[in-house]
Amino acid sequence: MKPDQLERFKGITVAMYSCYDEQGKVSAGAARKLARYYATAGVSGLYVGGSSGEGMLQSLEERKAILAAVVSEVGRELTVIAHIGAPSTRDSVELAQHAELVGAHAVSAVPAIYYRLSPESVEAHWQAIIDSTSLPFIIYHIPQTTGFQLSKSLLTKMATQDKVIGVKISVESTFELQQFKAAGGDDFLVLNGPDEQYLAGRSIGADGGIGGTYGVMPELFMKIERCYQAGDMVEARKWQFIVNDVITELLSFPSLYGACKAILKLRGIDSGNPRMPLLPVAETDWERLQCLNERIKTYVAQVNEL
Ligand SMILES: CC(=O)N[C@H](C=O)[C@@H](O)[C@H](O)[C@H](O)CO
Ligand SMILES: CC(=O)C(=O)O
Repeated sequence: MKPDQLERFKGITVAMYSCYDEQGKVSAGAARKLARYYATAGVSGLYVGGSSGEGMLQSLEERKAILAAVVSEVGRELTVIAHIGAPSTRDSVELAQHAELVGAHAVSAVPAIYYRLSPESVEAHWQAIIDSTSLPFIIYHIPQTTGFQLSKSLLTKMATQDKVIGVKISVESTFELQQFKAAGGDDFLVLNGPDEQYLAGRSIGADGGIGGTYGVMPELFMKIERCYQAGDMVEARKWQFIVNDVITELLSFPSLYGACKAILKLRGIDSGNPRMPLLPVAETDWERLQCLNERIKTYVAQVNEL
């Protein structure tokens, strides 16, 4: 892909949360509202149906409905990346073809989950997805949940294809991130996964980031990015540390996504509870959550003032 076409995948891409109604059914209306909230905040893109989006906990029809709603709401303003990874290649291909049909800008997939797969299997799985559409493809490397260790040699091989434009790497080793960037080359995107290390990832070669906690504080991640681009590392670090305090608190709830979705609910963006086995916020935790939301709001106000 030409370098100027890669630009739209850089910057702050919010890994969107799941969107359900009160009965726990997928809600296109809630998806539109949440997507609009992020477009208004001014992020670069949305990553739909990934870990944060609970794609793995939904049926194919539900995943399609959410993606279609998001693309029709914000697809002309934001870059929409569809995570179409599923346990089977067949389902992943079906979702990828649907993503192309509704107008997503790229597809992305983890290795097929549950089975311990050989590199040959994962390669064939990804290849079938890549060949099934004309969309760009972004590898999703998250070994702590998939169990699959992506080698530099498989990454390098995949990256030679024009359609394979990048990798989202959720490994906490920034060294591995740097090695992937070196292997992929200048025109291959490396997108930072661990939100706690956004600045570290950027500093060592990431072109941008896709994250699950961006969704409750996109303004703060955009601030870090602006500081980084301006070369103000002291200020960038200050905001990364603030963000990390918030993330530490978010991770102290029984489910990160339950906490994030509850924070948005406090702001009037109701996307329902996460789906079991992910837990909602317990009654007894709401006060703590409210305090956290207030803290985030104070930080956002500070960023907006500057
Ligand atoms: C393991 C995992 O889910 N990583 C996410 C994405 O890569 C991150 O966005 C984390 O949710 C975030 O960094 C909080 O630890
Ligand atoms: C966390 C993340 O990037 C995802 O939802 O896949």
